[in-house]
Amino acid sequence: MEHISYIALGSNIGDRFAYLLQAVKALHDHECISVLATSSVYETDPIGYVDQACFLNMVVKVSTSLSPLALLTATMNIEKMFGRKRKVRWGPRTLDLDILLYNHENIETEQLIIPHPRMFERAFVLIPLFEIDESLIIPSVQRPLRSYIDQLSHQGVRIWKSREAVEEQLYERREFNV
Ligand SMILES: Nc1ncnc2c1ncn2[C@@H]1O[C@H](COP(=O)(O)OP(=O)(O)OP(=O)(O)O)[C@@H](O)[C@H]1O
Ligand SMILES: Nc1nc2c(c(=O)[nH]1)N=C(CO)CN2
Repeated sequence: MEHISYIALGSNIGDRFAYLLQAVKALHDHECISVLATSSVYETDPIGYVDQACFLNMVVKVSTSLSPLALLTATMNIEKMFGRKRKVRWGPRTLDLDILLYNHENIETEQLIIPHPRMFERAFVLIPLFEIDESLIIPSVQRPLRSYIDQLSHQGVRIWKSREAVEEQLYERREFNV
């Protein structure tokens, strides 16, 4: 059975865009995951731990036959593949993948919380998510995503590469075939 999930990606070390593209490719290459849509790539001021470089952030929509926990394992393996090491909480990273939503499910286990608990205060997540699906309803509260977007300061979140340019680059590299 296929499930719909949204995954947020971020990078603020090294060739940030290359890390994002490679992560999207790695997701799509997984035999149980298909990337259905990508957002634009945004350059964003760091939140939480502010003494670090700007991030590139984006969101992808995927279809998957994996369970939520198996999807978490897949995203953590992709982070590891790109050499992610955690040093500072909310600190710099080559690649970060967060599972935002999984169908309309609410999940709360030790390893996995869905919807992602910090997504609602993060413009760098909600703006690209909204770009992919303007009519999304947040399952836990049955509230439209639009109402969060309207309340949010869009400051510190700038389009860095348009959605079309991102898709073009993925096609060009023959890494993507939606
Ligand atoms: N929805 C989720 N997506 C990804 N990881 C999650 C989720 N819910 C809980 N986790 C747990 O969070 C841990 C990852 O934390 P991580 O170090 O990436 O946090 P962070 O990226 O620094 O901060 P944040 O979670 O605020 O983005 C994983 O080990 C995972 O078990
Ligand atoms: N702008 C921005 N700030 C962050 C980010 C991120 O992806 N983008 N990720 C963090 C830890 O998950 C902490 N702060």
